[in-house]
Amino acid sequence: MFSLVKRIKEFPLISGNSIYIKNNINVIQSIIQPKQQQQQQIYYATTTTTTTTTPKFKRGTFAGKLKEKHEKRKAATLKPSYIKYTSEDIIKKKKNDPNYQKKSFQDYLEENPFFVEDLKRVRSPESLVKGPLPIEKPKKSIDVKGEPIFTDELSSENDRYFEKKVQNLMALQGKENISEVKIPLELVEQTLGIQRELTKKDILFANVFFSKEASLDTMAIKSVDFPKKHFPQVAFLGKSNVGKSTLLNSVLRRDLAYVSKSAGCTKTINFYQIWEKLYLVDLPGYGFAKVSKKKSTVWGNAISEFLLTSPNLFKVFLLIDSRNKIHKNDIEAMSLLDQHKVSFQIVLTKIDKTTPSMLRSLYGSLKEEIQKTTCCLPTIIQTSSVDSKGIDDIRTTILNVTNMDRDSFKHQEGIKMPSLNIMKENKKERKK
Ligand SMILES: Nc1nc2c(ncn2[C@@H]2O[C@H](COP(=O)(O)OP(=O)(O)OP(=O)(O)O)[C@@H](O)[C@H]2O)c(=O)[nH]1
Ligand SMILES: [Mg+2]
Repeated sequence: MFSLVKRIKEFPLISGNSIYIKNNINVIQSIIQPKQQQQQQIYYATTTTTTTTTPKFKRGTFAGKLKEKHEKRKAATLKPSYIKYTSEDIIKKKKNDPNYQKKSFQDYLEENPFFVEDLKRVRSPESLVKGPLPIEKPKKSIDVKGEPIFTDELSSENDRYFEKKVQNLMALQGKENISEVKIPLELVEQTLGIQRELTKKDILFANVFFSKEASLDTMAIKSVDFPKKHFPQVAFLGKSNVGKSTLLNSVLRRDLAYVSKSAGCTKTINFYQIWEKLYLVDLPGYGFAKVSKKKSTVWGNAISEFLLTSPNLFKVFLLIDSRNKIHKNDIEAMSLLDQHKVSFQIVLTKIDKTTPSMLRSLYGSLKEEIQKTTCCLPTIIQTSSVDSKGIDDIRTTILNVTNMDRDSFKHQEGIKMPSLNIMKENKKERKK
């Protein structure tokens, strides 16, 4: 498992991509791409940044106005969220290619930069705030005639997934001919493995996993204090007071880490072990005078050493307060992580306290910064510890990236899946 990380670090690739794909060696080979292709894909990816939640409208608006606003917004975002190309274009392109049956949809996209170019144009700033179009369940059942278009028995899982979704869209859009179906951008992102849909099972598994035994294992001030156990690590980084410790507590569904209203609460590098399988690492915030004033970089030496050289660090979540602008320290952090080929992802916190306009401007500047990097996953996760928004995304991302997938725990005692109803009841109890 750890050799995989080494490989990721050795290659200047989009290491973030590996997190949503099962970490087998084929996939790793497929994401090791020539530099030029990589740039293309990154550009594509960063311009299609998706959000996981839709900001709420302000309270106190009249219901009618609210509806009107919602409709307007829907109209504004529906159009740009669709790719100009219909599935017919894809079919044509595939069929013109003598080897088309052997190619996956992903190969196809990678070989067709024009497609990527178009993707760049279709995403407007409004749609960035709105987030991806949900792929709803079809209202009527679909009767797809003839042979599947893209896939056969030997097709990759991604292609079969894509075909199934296109069929659902046929029903939703009322099209009988598969070639008239418009394909939402989000589906392409998912097919590329940039963003996977969370299944109920994934969420359940993550809930069970993070309900297991967890404790503060090590508090480190210097690198000699770092734990010797080689569990995979996922770290929470960001300015003081953005909500790193709070997010960690939300993920673990209990108050393990100290949280405070004033900045500079966490002063040591805290390693929390979960079920003796992985570490979540809560870091002191940067931008807080006592911690970082005298240091040459945004963070202290021990933090640098941990973030930039730890062989077991699988991913860093870089937290940004969604009410603030991106800070120069955040930019410096992004650049440092990128230089050292550390896979990281932006997480917006306190989404319950922000407004769509604040988000829009933050997304604008984040998009620019993400574009400059190669190791930042383009998908931005929006979270709120108050109403648990985005916590499932964080949990499943952690499990994916550290290879703690459901299949590996199938036969393990104590990981029986509770029914959905039990989970709901637990949630209610926690709220009380
Ligand atoms: N409304 C709201 N408040 C939050 C959220 N997350 C954190 N907070 C509050 O933000 C404050 C700071 O949270 P911490 O988790 O201590 O922040 P931190 O990033 O760990 O700070 P340092 O340890 O100083 O670096 C606390 O008062 C939290 O209650 C959130 O999602 N929504
Ligand atoms: Mg803290």
